[in-house]
Amino acid sequence: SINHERLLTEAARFIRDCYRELGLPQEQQEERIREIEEEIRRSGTYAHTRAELVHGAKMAWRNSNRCIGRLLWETLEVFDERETKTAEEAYDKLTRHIRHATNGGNIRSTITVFPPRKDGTDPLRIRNHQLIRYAGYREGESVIGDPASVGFTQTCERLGWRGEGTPFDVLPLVIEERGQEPKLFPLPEELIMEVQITHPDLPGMAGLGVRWYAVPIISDMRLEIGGIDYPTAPFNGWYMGTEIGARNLADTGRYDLLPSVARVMGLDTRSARSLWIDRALVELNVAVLHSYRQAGVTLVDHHTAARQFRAFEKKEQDAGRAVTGNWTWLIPPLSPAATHIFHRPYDNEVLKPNFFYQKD
Ligand code: HEM
Ligand SMILES: N/C(=N/c1cccc(CO[C@@H]2CCNC2)c1)c1cccs1
Repeated sequence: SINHERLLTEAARFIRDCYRELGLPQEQQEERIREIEEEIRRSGTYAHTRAELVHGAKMAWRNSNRCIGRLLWETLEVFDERETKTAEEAYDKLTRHIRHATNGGNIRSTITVFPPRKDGTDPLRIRNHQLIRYAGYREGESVIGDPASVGFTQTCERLGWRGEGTPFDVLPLVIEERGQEPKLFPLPEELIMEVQITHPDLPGMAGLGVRWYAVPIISDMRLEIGGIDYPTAPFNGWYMGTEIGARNLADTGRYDLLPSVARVMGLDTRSARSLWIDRALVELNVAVLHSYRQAGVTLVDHHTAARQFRAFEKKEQDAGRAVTGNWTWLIPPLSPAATHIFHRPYDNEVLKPNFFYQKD
């Protein structure tokens, strides 16, 4: 069928790229493509070998145009959990992922790959945006916690979850088995490493009682390799400080902390010309970098991350691959023009394997 033809085309392109990069001989590549052709003819799909899955996941990271952290794409650790059947089994793999990735603060970039889509349906889905995230409770005009989580928090409450109502309640996992009701799995506290945000020179910062979690683990994107869709493949790296200090804690539509930081700094917030917003932003980001280092949790500042990305650009050039990127995402939200990224264009061609948003 036409779909089988399309799948074979995607598969053949992936096998050619993957086997060449792994230095495998031409005949082995051709024999593998014939094997896959046979499997698609017989069953309508095909299964990746362990080696194809591992390298395909690394290629997907390398092809993520919006990611500034791609220099380390080959260090990704891949857990092959494609045999997982139930939501309970998936929960166990997810707690193991969190423990392995956290590693006491010395964060390891990790991805866990669950079963692929089959006959157009997903055997398992994680409904969380990230495995670890804070709840958001709407109280009339205002929100307690993370406004970005208000919708998902309501979903969890409809499923029977009750949070403590603090601004930093860690949400439960919501795992859905094909065709069944989604199930709630609270995360044990001892599993979740967090960092208290303090400032080296502003004692008032600690008084804000602000914290953030150590490990960002994206759990709602689809991993596509050689025409096969993995709708559940949670992956983590470590944070770049600005994600926390210039967005999650600073956006007026998130924790909106800049007025509070300005107060702690004794700034005049009555006129924009005083640049109090900019001064508060810098000190909040100084606090984030200071706190994660003091807690021994891996974190990269946006200047170092930009330099590592520059090294990635060179490395790709040397490998004979044109670097692709999305400029609007690659520039950091704080001091963008102070990085080389701001001053050059990037080709936003979408290569595969890659990670994609999914409609639901
Ligand atoms: C190791 C440290 C890493 C750092 C510091 C890093 C940094 C970043 C940053 C700052 C963003 C933009 C996020 C935003 O603005 O909301 C991003 C996007 C992204 N990163 Fe990385 N990253 C790292 C590792 C990884 C890994 C291991 C993967 C996958 C295997 C990955 C895949 C992606 C993808 C797919 C996006 C785009 C997400 C979207 O479109 O919403 N990154 N990264
Ligand atoms: N540092 C990170 N940052 C992010 C990477 C991808 C996505 C996100 C969150 O994206 C949300 C959707 C658009 N902005 C917020 C954050 C990583 C998470 C997982 C691996 S590295």
